[in-house]
Amino acid sequence: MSSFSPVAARQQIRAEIRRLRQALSSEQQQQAAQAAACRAMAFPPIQQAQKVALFLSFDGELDTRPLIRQLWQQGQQVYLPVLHPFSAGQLLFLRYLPETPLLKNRLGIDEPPLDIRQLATLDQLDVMLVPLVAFDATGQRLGMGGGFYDRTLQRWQQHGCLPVGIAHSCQQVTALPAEHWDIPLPALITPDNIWQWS
Ligand SMILES: Nc1nc2c(c(=O)[nH]1)N(C=O)[C@@H](CNc1ccc(C(=O)N[C@@H](CCC(=O)O)C(=O)O)cc1)CN2
Ligand SMILES: Nc1ncnc2c1ncn2[C@@H]1O[C@H](COP(=O)(O)OP(=O)(O)OP(=O)(O)O)[C@@H](O)[C@H]1O
Repeated sequence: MSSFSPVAARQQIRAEIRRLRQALSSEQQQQAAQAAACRAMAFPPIQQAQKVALFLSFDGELDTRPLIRQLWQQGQQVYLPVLHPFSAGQLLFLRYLPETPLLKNRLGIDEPPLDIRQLATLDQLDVMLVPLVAFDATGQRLGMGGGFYDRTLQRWQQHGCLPVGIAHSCQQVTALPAEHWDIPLPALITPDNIWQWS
C-alpha cells in the first residue's frame, strides 16, 4: 500500500470497504441499524437536538431509516441532503417528514424536492449524521469521493452543528491517508460503540 500515491490508496480503501459493507446480509444490516439507532437515541447531543440532519442510505451504508423513525416519534425534526441545483459540490439540507415525496438525484439517491421553505442552514441544525466509507481511530473519514461533506463541514464549530459519523464496525481501517481538506469527525456511532475525539 505504501508504494501507492495517496489518491490511489484512497481509491483502493474505498473499493475494498464498499465491497465489505455491500456483502453484509439483510439480517446483519437490520441488526446493525437497530443497534446504531439505539445508541444514537441515547447519545446526549442527539437526545437534546431539535433539528437533526441525516441521509438516506445506499450502497450498503448502515440503514438510517430506523433512526429516522425514532426521531420522528420523539417529535424531532429530520433533514436530508439535497445536491445544490447550481453550486457544484455543495449540499442543502431540507426537512424530511413522513409524507415528503422523494425524487432520485443524478447520483441515484432519493432526496426531498427543492423547496426553500423547508431549508435549514447549518446554524439551525443541531446535529449532522455524516455518511462515510471508511473511518480510522483518530476520527478521519473517507467518503464516496465527491467532497460534499468535506465542504459542508468546513468550520462546523462556528455553526454549532455537531457532525457525528455513523457506520458499520467493518468500515474502520487502521489509518487513512488524510488530505489537507479532510475534516476529522468529533464523534462517530457504530452498532457497538460511540467514538469521541476532542
Ligand atoms: N446516503 C448518502 N447520501 C449522500 C452521500 C453519501 O455518501 N451517502 N453523499 C456524500 O458525499 C452525497 C452524495 N455523494 C456521492 C458521491 C458519489 C457517488 C457515486 O455513486 N459515485 C459513483 C460514480 C458516480 C458518477 O460519477 O456517475 C461511484 O463511485 O461508483 C454517490 C454519492 C450526498 N448524499
Ligand atoms: N473544502 C473543499 N473545497 C474545495 N474542494 C474540496 C473541498 N473538500 C474536498 N474538495 C475536493 O473534493 C474532492 C473529493 O474529496 P475527497 O476524496 O476527500 O471526498 P470524500 O471525503 O471521499 O467525499 P465526501 O466528503 O463527499 O463524503 C477532492 O478532489 C477535493 O479536491
